[in-house]
Amino acid sequence: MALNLKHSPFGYFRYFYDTLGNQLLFNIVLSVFLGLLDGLGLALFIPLLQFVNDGSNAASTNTMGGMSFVIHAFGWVGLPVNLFTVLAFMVLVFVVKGLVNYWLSMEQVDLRQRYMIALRMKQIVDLDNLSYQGFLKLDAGRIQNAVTAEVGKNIQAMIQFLGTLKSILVLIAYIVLAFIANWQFAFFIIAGGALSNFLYKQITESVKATSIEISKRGNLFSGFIIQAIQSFKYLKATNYFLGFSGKLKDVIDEVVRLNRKIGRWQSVTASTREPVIILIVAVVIIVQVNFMGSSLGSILLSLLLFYRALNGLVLVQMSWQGFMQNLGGLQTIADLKVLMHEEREVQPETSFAKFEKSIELRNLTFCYNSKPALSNINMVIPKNHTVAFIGESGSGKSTLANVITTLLKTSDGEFLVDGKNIYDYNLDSFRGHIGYISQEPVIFSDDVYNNVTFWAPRTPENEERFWSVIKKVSLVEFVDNLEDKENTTLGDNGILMSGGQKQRISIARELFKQVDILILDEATSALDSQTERFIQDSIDELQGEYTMIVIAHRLSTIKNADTIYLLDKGQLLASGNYNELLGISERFQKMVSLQHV
Ligand SMILES: Nc1ncnc2c1ncn2[C@@H]1O[C@H](COP(=O)(O)OP(=O)(O)OP(=O)(O)O)[C@@H](O)[C@H]1O
Repeated sequence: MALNLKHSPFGYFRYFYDTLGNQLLFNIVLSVFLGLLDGLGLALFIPLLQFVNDGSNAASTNTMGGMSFVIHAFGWVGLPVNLFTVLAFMVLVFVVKGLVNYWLSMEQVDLRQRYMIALRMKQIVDLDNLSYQGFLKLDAGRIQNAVTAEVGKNIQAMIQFLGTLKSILVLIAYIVLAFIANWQFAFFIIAGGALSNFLYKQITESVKATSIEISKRGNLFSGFIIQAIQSFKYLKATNYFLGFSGKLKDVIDEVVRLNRKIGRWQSVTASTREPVIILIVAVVIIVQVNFMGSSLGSILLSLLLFYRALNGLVLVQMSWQGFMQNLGGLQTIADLKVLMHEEREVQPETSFAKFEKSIELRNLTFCYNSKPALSNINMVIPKNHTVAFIGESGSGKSTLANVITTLLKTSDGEFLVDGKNIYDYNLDSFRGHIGYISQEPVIFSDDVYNNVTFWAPRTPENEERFWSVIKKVSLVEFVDNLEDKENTTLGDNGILMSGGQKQRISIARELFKQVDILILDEATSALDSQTERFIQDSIDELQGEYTMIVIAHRLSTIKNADTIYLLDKGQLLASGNYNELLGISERFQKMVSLQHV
């Protein structure tokens, strides 16, 4: 797909062609053929009118202008030109046209589906490739709007663009035939059409600008609504919701106003088009017949073709305006695509196979927007050791954990796993060895089994593994008491669970994944002390089995860690086990006495 959307008809064509390829060209060929068939069928009306007028059975060709070759063709294949043969040929032409039309419509249905799939798949791939650092820079509302509402607009834009293209090609076919029939008439009509088009250009520009404005408001609206949903409890409890709904209402009012504006312009276009066109035609016929001595027959044929062409022109303008109306969607998705492309994670091919010895950080520095959040960090975490990061809020604990998961890339220094630079490996394959448990448990709207196994097939081995991890996190009784056992739905539309139960489901998922490294980022801090103790016991049992990195504010949680790292303003202040640290760090002693551990 072209990365940048260029605002020109060719730019739009290129944008769609990159997705649809030669099927788009084939569509164009069919459209041209359709126009030619239609023009040919119409040309046969003239000899028919003559038959009716003369009552004769033989048609003269002089009233058809350049289109007389259609009648001559009867002679070339040895057919007499009479009412029967002309009518039969006309029926044949329109039957073929009907078939081509059907073919074209089916092709377009197929194109739409292919476009939608390509668009959706591309967005999924872009999201998958998006780096975490890039995600932090992007606005969640904007992403959500682009992958939901704007996709619909984008598809509409594609349909309207195809419609415009088809109408233009059919229009060209008619115009060529009209020129063949009577070129002077054709010339004047074209000039008149161009003049009227100039008048409507301003309207199209206004619709285009308004459409882009509407999409921007859509992003804003999605951003607000996501925040309102995410912070629903808080907003409700504090009666702040009212303030938020005021903001939403303002955006809605603005969108309504802009949509009205577009509607008004469209009504003006729709209602003035026809009278303007008829006026142009009438003027041209009077001039030609009275002052240029043209034959009315060829003007009539040219007019017939032009009548169709002008109808086509109306269709072109209508579908083009429809395209412009949805252009905002095209632009939003194209812009996001560019941003996502810039923020994508480029990863080497080499897969990380097995974690064997240690994780080592050497003089590691990490900056957010060139402001250091971690400076000169040195540490070695041997396999199956448990380490803890402690320190005041903002000291850099989560940032350090995010660097170890490779979600954030070091700005300076080295990050070695088993003595090798981790960035030489495919980072996704390394992340496959990591289990991450945060303060907010991740629960999907699906049953217990799928939540824990992440939709693993229900084979006897997987079921056995499922129950073994459920046992490890002490959830057997909980699952057994559910109405549908492991098939009970959790999450948004499922049963309500306590924070502790949710957290244990999250831990079970990581254990089922068979990871090597478990990162627990404030995993128990949202829980009451009794539940925390309970989960802490489960975690303690895992000690020695996994390489564990624990971030905690409560020091009781990390008492048994092999090494505790005390961070302060992004620097490593001290390290050692609990008792060692008590002996060497005044800051740690203070923290311990404050928490009465
Ligand atoms: N996305 C971000 N962009 C810019 N600065 C950030 C970002 N995330 C964190 N920081 C800054 O980096 C520093 C370290 O933050 P970090 O979240 O790692 O601290 P922490 O020790 O985990 O804090 P807490 O205990 O409150 O979770 C802080 O000064 C913070 O303001």
